[in-house]
Amino acid sequence: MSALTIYASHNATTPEWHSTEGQAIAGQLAQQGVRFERWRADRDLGDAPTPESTLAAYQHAIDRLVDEKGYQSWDVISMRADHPQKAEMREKFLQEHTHGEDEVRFFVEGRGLFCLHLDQRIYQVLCEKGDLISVPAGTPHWFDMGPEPNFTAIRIFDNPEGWIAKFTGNDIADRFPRLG
Ligand SMILES: CSCCC(=O)/C(O)=C/O
Ligand SMILES: [Fe+2]
Ligand code: NI
Repeated sequence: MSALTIYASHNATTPEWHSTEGQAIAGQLAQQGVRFERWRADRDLGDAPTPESTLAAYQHAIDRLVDEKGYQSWDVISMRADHPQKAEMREKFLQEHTHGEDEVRFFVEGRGLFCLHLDQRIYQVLCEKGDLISVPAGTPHWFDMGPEPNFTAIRIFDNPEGWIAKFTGNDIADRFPRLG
């Protein structure tokens, strides 16, 4: 079940707030300009989905976002526990970074932990299959796929080039809980 846990940025041990209730999560995040919605992710992707088959299965969801916001490109990121570069990939996304555009992600399999550094708080959003999240451009954040990653997400971009990140150099992610 997706969840939101909020910490003060100076206290990584005692959360200020926690919920698994969709409306409550969306309400807290909306106060920070973050969009969170639970969508249907009920297409059968089979045992070995490719980026192409995943995009084809969820073209209706992509169309909806493109029609709403005029996004320009999209791709699929998928990680499994047998991925040879899983440790490097995990480390890369665990570095706090920003993007020059909204970070729009639709989880169609598995789960991952988005950690948003907003207003002297850390918002840890456990995103699961069916969750749509859109984090405003310029928000410092990191992402934990866990030691045994298992997720597929469609990433929607507001530029033709795709994923571009600027790392902040802040090591705050090292102090906060990770996926076990
Ligand atoms: C679920 S997408 C994770 C990787 C990524 O694109 C990103 O920007 C993480 O912050
Ligand atoms: Fe990111
Ligand atoms: Ni919980």
